[in-house]
Amino acid sequence: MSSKAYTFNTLSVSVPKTFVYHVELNRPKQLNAQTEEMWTELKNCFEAINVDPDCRVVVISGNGKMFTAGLDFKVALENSQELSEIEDVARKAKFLRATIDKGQTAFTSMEMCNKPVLAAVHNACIGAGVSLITAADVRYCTKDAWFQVKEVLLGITCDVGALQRLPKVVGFNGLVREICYTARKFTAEEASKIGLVTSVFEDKESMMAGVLQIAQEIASNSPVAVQGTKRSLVFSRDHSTRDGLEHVATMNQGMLQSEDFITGVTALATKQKDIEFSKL
Ligand SMILES: CCC/C=C/C=C/C(=O)SCCNC(=O)CCNC(=O)[C@H](O)C(C)(C)COP(=O)(O)OP(=O)(O)OC[C@H]1O[C@@H](n2cnc3c(N)ncnc32)[C@H](O)[C@@H]1OP(=O)(O)O
Repeated sequence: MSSKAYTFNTLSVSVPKTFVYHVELNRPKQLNAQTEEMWTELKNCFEAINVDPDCRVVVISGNGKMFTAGLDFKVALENSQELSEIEDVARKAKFLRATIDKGQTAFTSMEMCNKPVLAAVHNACIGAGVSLITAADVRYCTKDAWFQVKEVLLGITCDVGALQRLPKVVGFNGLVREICYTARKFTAEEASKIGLVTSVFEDKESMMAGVLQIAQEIASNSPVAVQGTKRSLVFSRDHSTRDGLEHVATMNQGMLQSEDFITGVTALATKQKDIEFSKL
């Protein structure tokens, strides 16, 4: 890992296992509340990871007491002050749009990153936190975790991803609407029942150990195939089956010429275990 590319004020990045990067939201005193700086750093971080051959899987978690308290309200208040100093409606709108775009881009960069992203949530995951985790590939949490799509309580139509992605994770059903309209808190148990999280762990320590083990398993597979699988899943979610099949066929007419295919098939034929794939 080039430490320069991964030096941030609001994030901490480490390499706990070969090919596995750990990105931590790192504003523990503010309960990992999200600022525009954090959003810009998330974008820069995931863009760097996307092209980094030493990373095949990412685990994202929160440092300190909880995963994230959502939007930093101090920053929101400062923004309101700045907004009140602008007179013209178009210029006010342009100012607000820049902030919304930053939040959207941060989480979309996780989805666009070819490396699978595993979100590990402990304690609270509020507001923009739910938007963040729905842009991840898989979500895990601790028994004490709770979730809240809180925006309506603040007079905000959530605009950084949860309304678009949450229904695609758990289904376009009445429960999603109830959660988003009421802003009620829901527990790890309910999150598991509706399919928002894949597994619930006893505590943060066992969650991190379990999630890192899953990450390691993913990292041991062909990076060509894993990254192609992510692209195909993300593309197919947003397109027709026909378009998804066309997309994967076009991708694989190139990728099946990769050495990874020969390595994988040869290992299968010769019953070879613990195969290693080259960096991509
Ligand atoms: C264009 C923008 C689009 C994005 C929109 C996004 C919207 C959202 O995310 S809506 C959700 C906003 N977040 C919240 O409403 C959560 C507010 N916080 C809380 O309810 C509580 O703090 C919480 C339940 C998370 C934890 O309670 P606890 O008693 O354990 O801790 P506290 O004493 O309340 O907080 C400890 C210190 O953290 C600071 N803090 C907490 N939340 C935020 C926050 N969202 N932003 C900034 N700072 C936060 C809190 O002020 C305390 O600091 P200090 O007083 O200096 O000790």
